[in-house]
Amino acid sequence: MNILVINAGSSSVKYQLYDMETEFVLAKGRVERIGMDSSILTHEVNHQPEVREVSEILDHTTAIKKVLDMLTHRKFGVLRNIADIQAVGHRVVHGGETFSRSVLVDAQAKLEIRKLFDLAPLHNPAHMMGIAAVEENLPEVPQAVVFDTAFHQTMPPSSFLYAIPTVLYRKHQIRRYGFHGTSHDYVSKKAAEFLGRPVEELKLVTCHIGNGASCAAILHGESYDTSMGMTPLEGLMMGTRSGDLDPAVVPFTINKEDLTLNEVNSMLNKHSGLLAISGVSSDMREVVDAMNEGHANAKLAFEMYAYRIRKYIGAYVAAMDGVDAIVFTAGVGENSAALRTEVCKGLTFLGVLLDEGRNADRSPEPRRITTDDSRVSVLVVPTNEELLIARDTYRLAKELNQNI
Ligand SMILES: Nc1ncnc2c1ncn2[C@@H]1O[C@H](COP(=O)(O)OP(=O)(O)O)[C@@H](O)[C@H]1O
Ligand SMILES: CC(=O)OP(=O)(O)O
Ligand SMILES: [Mg+2]
Repeated sequence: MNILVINAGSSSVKYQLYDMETEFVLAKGRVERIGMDSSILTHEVNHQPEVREVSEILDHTTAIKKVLDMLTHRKFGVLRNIADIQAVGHRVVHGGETFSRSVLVDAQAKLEIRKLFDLAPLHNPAHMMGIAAVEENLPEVPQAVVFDTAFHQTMPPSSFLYAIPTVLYRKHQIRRYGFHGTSHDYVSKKAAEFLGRPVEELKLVTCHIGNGASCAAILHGESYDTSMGMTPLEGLMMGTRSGDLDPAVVPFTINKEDLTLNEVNSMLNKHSGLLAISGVSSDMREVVDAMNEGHANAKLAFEMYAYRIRKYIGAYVAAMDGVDAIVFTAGVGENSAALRTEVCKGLTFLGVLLDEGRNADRSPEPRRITTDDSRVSVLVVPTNEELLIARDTYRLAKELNQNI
């Protein structure tokens, strides 16, 4: 069965096509700058990128049509016909309290995702556009939705409630949800496999450090706490997001700077984090390069970024009364040995002994970066959110086929 996985953002669509019998990625790519004057489609087969500039992809329907054209292209395609796609799986960032697992798309699911627009205004409307675009281009094909929030639905109220009047939770579901759940779920199971122990016996802290970043306390295989909250703004310092701050900063800034609420919201989401502190970039590679060239604010940004991760690790070790392993994943977590060193240098009290040789290794497989006699293991486990989305979609599509 061929499954197309789609991660639709506000101005982009990322895709991967899987042959599920072998879990082989037949093709992958992305369309960027949707709705702008020069949209770009990058398509890759067998690690051979094919960049095509296509002007004027005005909406998600057209973007997905272009992706389907590419997948069936005479030269660059991997399918004879779009009918060779048997199911489509979508990443959906916010599933609220409604979805604690992946589901097939039907009228009810669409209604519920729409109800969550308020809680994820940057993400959920784009996902719905992706779903509608697939319906239009592939009307017969079953679609599934896989939620970033689902894995964190096991958090107890002591982790997910804010200490504000509970009427706000009851009336508006104002609470912490957590994100990157597909990734925390995937890497915690992979880490258990690597350690050769059942995940149900383990206490893990997983650190998904990408553009967006979050830590999670995974107690006996379930999410017990995580650093993102009602939206993906809470918690760690990120590429452009502030992470934790005193909520009083918001009204204070509005008054002092004569800004609107929307402007402050945009400042916290898009103009803060690494970008604001370094003054160089939101991209960790560029921040590290600048730091190595002696840029003082890049160094400060790098140290703050690592310090916040270390504080969350400490908090989650306390929350679980111990830890067996700490796991790094995602763009920065998998690729930046310097960041891992900076985080771990304050964890010697836990018995973390980093092996710098292992830390510098760049193997794409799960691996240990601590010494053999380190009391707590630190692992690097490459994440694969798309594969989990494809697997859930495959399972749901097979169940559907059995029922008709
Ligand atoms: N070699 C590297 N060293 C440091 N950071 C890296 C490296 N490679 C990638 N990154 C970081 O990974 C980030 C992207 O992470 P990723 O998990 O792909 O994010 P997202 O899925 O949110 O787009 C980039 O912003 C970049 O800073
Ligand atoms: C939820 C979230 O922050 O997603 P991303 O890391 O893809 O921005
Ligand atoms: Mg990501």
